[in-house]
Amino acid sequence: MGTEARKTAEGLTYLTGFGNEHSSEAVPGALPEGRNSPQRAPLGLYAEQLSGTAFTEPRAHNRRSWLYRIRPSAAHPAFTRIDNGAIRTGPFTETVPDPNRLRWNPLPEPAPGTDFVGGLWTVGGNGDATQRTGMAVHLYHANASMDRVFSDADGELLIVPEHGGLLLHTEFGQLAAEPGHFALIPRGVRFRVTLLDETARGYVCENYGTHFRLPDLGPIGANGLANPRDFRAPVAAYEHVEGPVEVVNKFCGNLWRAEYDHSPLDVVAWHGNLVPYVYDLRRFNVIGTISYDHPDPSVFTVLTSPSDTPGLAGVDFVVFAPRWLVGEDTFRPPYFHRNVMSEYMGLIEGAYDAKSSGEGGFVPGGGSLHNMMSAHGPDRETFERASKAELKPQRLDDGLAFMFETRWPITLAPHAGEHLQERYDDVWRGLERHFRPSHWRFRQAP
Ligand SMILES: O=C(O)Cc1cc(O)ccc1O
Ligand SMILES: [Fe+2]
Repeated sequence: MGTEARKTAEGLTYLTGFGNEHSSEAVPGALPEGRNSPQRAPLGLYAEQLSGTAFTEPRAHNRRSWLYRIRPSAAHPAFTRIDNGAIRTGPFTETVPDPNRLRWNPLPEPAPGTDFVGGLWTVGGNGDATQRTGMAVHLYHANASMDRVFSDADGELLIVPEHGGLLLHTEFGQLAAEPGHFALIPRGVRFRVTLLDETARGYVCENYGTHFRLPDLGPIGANGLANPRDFRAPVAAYEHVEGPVEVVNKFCGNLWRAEYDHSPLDVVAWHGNLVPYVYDLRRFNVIGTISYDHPDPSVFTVLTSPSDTPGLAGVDFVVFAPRWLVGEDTFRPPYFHRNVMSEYMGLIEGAYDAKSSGEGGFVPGGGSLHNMMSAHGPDRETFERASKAELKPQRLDDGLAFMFETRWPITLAPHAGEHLQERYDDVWRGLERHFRPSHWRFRQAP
């Protein structure tokens, strides 16, 4: 599968930079000069603005693009409801929020003919898509390319492939996302997914809140973490398809379809700062201790979606990328902790340094949820090994894990009890008591 598509993916060119004012035309002269909406747009195209923020939001956060297309997006018939499959949306009210530590095995093989949208399986989420706050965690497992087009009015989609490459045909042009990359599709942008391998599996954070942005760097300085120049946006590329095209629209939690008489991926030129993009997580500049103690994982933030409280993210996207561990007199893996934030973790490849990765462990394609205040940290084996290890400089390069960390608890979708590991709590069983003070009788609380 996908030989032609893989050639295309390998030959793609990109525009670089995060949040830039990009412009691109697939046909010379398609972009109007000096204005956005001339009386007649060049080449008989229709001019259309796509807003990602309210018109009046501060300039530093304002996102919009102008699209010059064969037909305006308005030219479509009515949408009608279709089955939501295994997709759920906030508010999540079908289960009660669960304080237990939870861990899942990877999704099983999908039924033949399952495309990216059909393969979406919601784990859970929070907030309310109609209020534009909160997020959802989805998995996908697909074995067919889409011959329909999808858009999500409820949130931007941060797609993290774990197995199999994706070629994303978007209104703005084409992007390739392989395992180790992530792709971001802005709210409402239409796209179609071609598989580059037999099957494709991965994770999605659907962000109902404010756009993901680069975190402030504070004392780190002007450079570091995810560097803006490593974000890649597509160049304009359009398809000119006349004939029935199914377009699926996720709107306030439900899927709706309409049969267009043309492809909506018909943008010949565009300019603006609201764009889809891809980023290679291996480019992440990892900051960590060069003296002692394990830093909080906020230093591994790739992107953040701020909430209305400064410093308190609706959702952060955090990566645990290859790095050196050199901390002196330090317990080097993640410490035991209870976090006011809720943590969903996934594994893209290899192993994670706090957990065993064998069968029934934390494995690629699996996931874990440690909701707010749930006690977690290294499993017993990791604790025993790391608290006795000889502390010489150690390269951690056999894994790529990530976390969606959110200020609100994640409530599960009704089907998310499937594929759960039953005895996850046992990873912390048998952590022995080592505290044996000789005078304990005199110090004990009454
Ligand atoms: O729970 C986890 O593994 C994620 C995590 C990693 C880390 O290095 C510190 C805190 C934390 O929550
Ligand atoms: Fe944690």
